[in-house]
Amino acid sequence: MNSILISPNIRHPYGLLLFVFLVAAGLAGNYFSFPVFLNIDFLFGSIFAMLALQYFGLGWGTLAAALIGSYTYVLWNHPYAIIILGAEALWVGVLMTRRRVGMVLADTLFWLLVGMPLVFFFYRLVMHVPLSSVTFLMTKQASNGMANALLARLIFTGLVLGFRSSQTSFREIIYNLLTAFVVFPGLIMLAIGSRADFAETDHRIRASLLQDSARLDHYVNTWVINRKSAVLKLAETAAVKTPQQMQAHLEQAQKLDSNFLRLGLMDAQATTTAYYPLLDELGHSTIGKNFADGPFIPDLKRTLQPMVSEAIMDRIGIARPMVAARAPVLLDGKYGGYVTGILSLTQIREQLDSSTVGHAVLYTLLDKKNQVIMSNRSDQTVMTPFKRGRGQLSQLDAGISQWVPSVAANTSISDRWQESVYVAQTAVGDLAEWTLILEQPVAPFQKTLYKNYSDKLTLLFVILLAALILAEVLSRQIMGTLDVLGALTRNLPFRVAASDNDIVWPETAIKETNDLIGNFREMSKLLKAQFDEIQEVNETLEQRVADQTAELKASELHLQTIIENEPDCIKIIDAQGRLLHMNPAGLAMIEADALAQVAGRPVLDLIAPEYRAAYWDLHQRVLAGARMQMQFEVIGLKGGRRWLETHAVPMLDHAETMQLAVTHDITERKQMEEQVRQLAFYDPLTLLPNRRLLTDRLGQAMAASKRSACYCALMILDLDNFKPLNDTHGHLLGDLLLIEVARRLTHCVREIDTVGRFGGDEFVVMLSELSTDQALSTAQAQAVAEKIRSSLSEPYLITVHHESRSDTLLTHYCTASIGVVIFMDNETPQDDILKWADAAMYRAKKVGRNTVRFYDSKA
Ligand SMILES: Nc1nc2c(ncn2[C@@H]2O[C@H](COP(=O)(O)OP(=O)(O)OP(=O)(O)O)[C@@H](O)[C@H]2O)c(=O)[nH]1
Repeated sequence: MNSILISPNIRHPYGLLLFVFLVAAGLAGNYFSFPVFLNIDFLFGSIFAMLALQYFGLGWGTLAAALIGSYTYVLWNHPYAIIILGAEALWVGVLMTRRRVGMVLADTLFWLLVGMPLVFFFYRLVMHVPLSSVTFLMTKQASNGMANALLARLIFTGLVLGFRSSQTSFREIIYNLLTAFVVFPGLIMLAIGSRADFAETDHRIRASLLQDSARLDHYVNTWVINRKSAVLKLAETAAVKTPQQMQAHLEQAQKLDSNFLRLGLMDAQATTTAYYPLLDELGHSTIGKNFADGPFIPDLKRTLQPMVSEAIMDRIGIARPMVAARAPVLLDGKYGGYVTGILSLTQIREQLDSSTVGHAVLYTLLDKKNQVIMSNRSDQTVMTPFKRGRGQLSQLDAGISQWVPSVAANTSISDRWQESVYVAQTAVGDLAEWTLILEQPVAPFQKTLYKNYSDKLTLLFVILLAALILAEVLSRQIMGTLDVLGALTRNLPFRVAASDNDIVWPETAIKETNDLIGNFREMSKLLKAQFDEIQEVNETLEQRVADQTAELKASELHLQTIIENEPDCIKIIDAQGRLLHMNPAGLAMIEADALAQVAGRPVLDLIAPEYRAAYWDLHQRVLAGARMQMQFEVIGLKGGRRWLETHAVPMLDHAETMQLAVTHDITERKQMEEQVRQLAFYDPLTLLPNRRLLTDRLGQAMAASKRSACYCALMILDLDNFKPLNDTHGHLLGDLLLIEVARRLTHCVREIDTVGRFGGDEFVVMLSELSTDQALSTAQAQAVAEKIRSSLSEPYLITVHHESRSDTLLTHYCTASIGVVIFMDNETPQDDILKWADAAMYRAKKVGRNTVRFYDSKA
């Protein structure tokens, strides 16, 4: 079987509830059984045990079976059903899960190999049930169990197919259906038939018993009446005959009726006057014996009617029950003695024996005191009260009752029924007031019925096995090829791809399967062709990919070489701002020897603090997709500062955006620019602002003075008699003096003031933000000018270098003429201010040099 469907579902939310339900249903299934006959029932509990097995698996299934089996413990007082049902669930579960055998086959095997031997063991060896009953019980329980398993499987697979939650095998469906078509009709017919048979047997037993009873009643009654008439006739004769004459009558009467053992005539005093035989068994004379103590005599005298005595044991000869028929002798209508006939009951016994011998009927004849007169029951003693033992007698219908003996608690039902008897009890014997009990034991009928149904069930069992074999053959025929086809077509594409069309396709006589195989064959051919084609394309593609990979590798190598040798820095920075890659040129810029020194470090660490915020902004914009450019300074690992210009673009790598930057070292350019700036605005000798810068600063000072309303001052200084120094000691010495002048000037003024050189020996000093008061400002300017004049007039110590001899120290005296102009706001043109200062300076020259003169517009 391919599909077994046995799963542990107990942890399912409603698993436990379902389990309890199945156990309860199983118990109910045993309770509401289907009676077949003689209290033999078909039980349905194991259907639910098998459902539990399939739904909950081996352990829970076995537990459910044992619980369901416990009901029969209550029912029959023995635990065998628990054992058998539990073993059935265990066996079936193991075969289903470990050997993948279908449930019905597994259950059939169980009953053949385990179940029936177990029934035999328990019922025959432990409970000593008769073999015929055991055979019947074995076949009944096996059929019952298998039918239940089949029903459970049909219900389960029906539910599975209905829910479409899983699959079940076609082979098992064939198995189950074939089996079901054999088992269920067979069992139903058997059950119906058996009940009819039982009813008929029951009817036959009762009818036969009633018939026997009527016939024997009649016989016994007639027998008693005949004997009574014979004695009455002798008593009438005795009334008119002498005892001697009666002796002959008695002898003749005895000869005519062998039932009479003895016949006698008693006189009114109960003394024998005539008797046959004359001698008893001991040889004593029977004449003259007195029976006046007979308890029946008062009755005879009172009723004057013939009577039959109670049974008594024969006092003469062999002790056997006998009765006496008595009739009074009437002399003139009065009691004058009696005739007694001692009757042997042998004829009645023979009649009862012969009437009952054929069908094992038990008879018992009781006297009016319910003492056993005769019986063919071995458990009854003559002349003792009739006793049946403990049991229950229930009336069935007119004249028939049933006796069921009380038996030990664990006696099987079949045993109870075997012990039971049908009873017909009637009053017989006329005057004798006897009771005839006829009893028909059920056992022989039960045996016949059991034999009959054992045979039928065995036949059903054999048919079932034949059906299973047929199912196996059929499903092999149909499904075998499909199974092979299933195995062959498993991973068919791979097989086709791996082999060179060497799949051996099965052949079958079934057309549909053959068509299917043909289709698969065609499909595999087509697949093979397509695989070959794909293979070819693949190979071409692989070659192309290999070529392109080689090309790519070469191109990557080129790129690598370019990057490695690129004089600019090429670097990659991840989204978090960490340096991932940098080429050697870049590493040199940050004074690193190897990438390992900086890889993974935040790039901001390398950037000069004042540029970090701007650089981070650039990084974020680049990540957002912008192409950016920026100039900034880095601080190398060894502390060196460099100016860099970076061009950054976003780069997508494995869904992460990063920054790819090409960075150029612009340190030299920046230095050049600085130099140019110096040249444009500063005097190269003294490094003081030149005329252009000074003019610019003058403009700024004028604007500021307008805002602050403070006065400014502009001084123009020209060195006195500078030319001779040049002429005497050369320009180089003159230059040194000019540098010293510049230094002294710078020292004389505040930070905010400007000192510049206009060229030659002419310097400019601009004082800003003096005071809002003109006089005060003039005084301040005067003081600064004086300070400058005084500072410049200090001697200059100049080291003179000689080529041929050692340096000499030259002391030079030099003064300056200073022209000062005070101004405020920017209404006055710059040129005028300069002109006025120049004019003032000339006036200072004119008045003798080394002096300070303020511009005077009137002068
Ligand atoms: N060493 C040197 N000399 C310069 C430089 N520029 C101008 N000179 C000289 O400075 C001198 C300026 O001379 P003047 O100002 O005309 O003459 P002076 O000797 O200072 O006389 P007074 O100004 O009238 O007192 C000239 O001899 C120039 O050649 C310079 O950059 N270096």
